[in-house]
Amino acid sequence: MSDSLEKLYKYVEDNKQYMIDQLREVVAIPSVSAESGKRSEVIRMGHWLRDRLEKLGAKTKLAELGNQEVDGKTIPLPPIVLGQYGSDPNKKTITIYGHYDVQPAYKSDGWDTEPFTLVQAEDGRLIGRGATDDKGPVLGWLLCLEAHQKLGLDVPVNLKFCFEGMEESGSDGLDDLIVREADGWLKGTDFTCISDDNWLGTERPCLTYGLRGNNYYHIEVSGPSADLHSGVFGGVVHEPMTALISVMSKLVDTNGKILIPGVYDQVAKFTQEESKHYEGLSFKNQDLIDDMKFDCLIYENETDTLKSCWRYPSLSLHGIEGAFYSPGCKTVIPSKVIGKFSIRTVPDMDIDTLNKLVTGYVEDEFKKVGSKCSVTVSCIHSGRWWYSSPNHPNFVAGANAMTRVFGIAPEYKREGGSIPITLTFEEALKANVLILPMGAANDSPHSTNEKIDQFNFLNGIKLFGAYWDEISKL
Ligand SMILES: C[C@H](N)C(=O)N[C@@H](Cc1c[nH]cn1)C(=O)O
Ligand SMILES: [Zn+2]
Ligand SMILES: [Zn+2]
Repeated sequence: MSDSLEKLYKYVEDNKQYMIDQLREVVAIPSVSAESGKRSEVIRMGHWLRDRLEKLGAKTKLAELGNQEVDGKTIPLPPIVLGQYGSDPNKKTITIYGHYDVQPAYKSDGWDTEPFTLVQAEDGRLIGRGATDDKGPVLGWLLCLEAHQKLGLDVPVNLKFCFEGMEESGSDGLDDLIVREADGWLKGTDFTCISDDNWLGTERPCLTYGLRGNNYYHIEVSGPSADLHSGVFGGVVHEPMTALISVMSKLVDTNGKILIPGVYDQVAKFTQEESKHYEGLSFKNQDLIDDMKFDCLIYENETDTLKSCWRYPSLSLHGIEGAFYSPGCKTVIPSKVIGKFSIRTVPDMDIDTLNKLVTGYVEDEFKKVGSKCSVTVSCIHSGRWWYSSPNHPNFVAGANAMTRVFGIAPEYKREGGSIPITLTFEEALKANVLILPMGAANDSPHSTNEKIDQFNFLNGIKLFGAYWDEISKL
């Protein structure tokens, strides 16, 4: 192992409590992009990162994106935090992307502890919203840079940072900014790296070479001008929610098959070559069952579960705005309801084609219901799928770095989730993107009791240093 990396590894071990306390500080900022009332916290988090980058001697810029209309209110979009450290023409340049917003979290959702107070559990879990998605990884890059500085080590690459605050809510404004900055702030990027992802299991590190996209839809069904008394109007009127539920029940069957005609026609055929990618993986169905503490898996064998998650589309129903969901027994007929669902997309699905299929189908199914209420279908946001080759030198550098830190070569996976901006980076910067996951499979991102293991967090920081070193040797 090189002398510099040995020093870095020792520094991380010697300073682990400091690094965990830094994670505590960022988890404590409830930067939830989906809740308009928390927008100032998202912005505070963006400023925290900008200040931190400046303290590390990076050049920074806050790219302001204007405003957003939410529930009739105009609120500012959080800025994209751009940073640049080093501009040595003899060094390779890596653009690092991450997001500083998080999913909503309330103790009442079922968390065992306060979601925005980091808990350092005896078993090594660091529990808190954003610990793994994506504050741990974002902070990890900065702590790696700081470690180099404290140790007086040369940073062997030039670094550019691009941190957004709207990833969990559609990445508003980011596509345009990357295209705009491709010849500006992000110019000269040789490689891009994203760590906003998790391993396939809990023991073996992995690299990710594919992501699903996501199209998010609303079906709005409107009826009378105000909610109605079900004793007076029940059986007398066409109810908006009855029509909506009828249509929503026709989108997907209970085994996950999408019922919208034409959707599967766009999906790339499964090849013999591809089948090799499913061999020898550490994944077990039982891991998911243990994670969920419940067995509701559709498929009996591992390959079918992974294929369904990685290379086929899925449609999930998320909720109904305007529906009564509190405890107790309110007897109202809601006057307007909005059904929410999303479709995870895969190669070779096309967003516009999918939107046409969805809209046409929902409108046809609504007609069949024969309701006098009205319906509007809209695609609220869409993010593209991404599929790459794990043989690119950027991936080889990532694999070598993982082998150096963990003593075992990584496995290769695709991801059922989405990082909508990945393909834009690849296209606009004309540079390969590596997804270098930090957290373990059972971290519960987006769920209750989200955590990152101390092992993954600290070794992730070492991994970032080893990756810079590997890139510098290309
Ligand atoms: C994989 C990544 N950590 C993630 O959780 N991405 C989100 C992004 C998203 C997509 N649509 C809305 N948000 C996800 O996959 O849900
Ligand atoms: Zn994320
Ligand atoms: Zn997320």
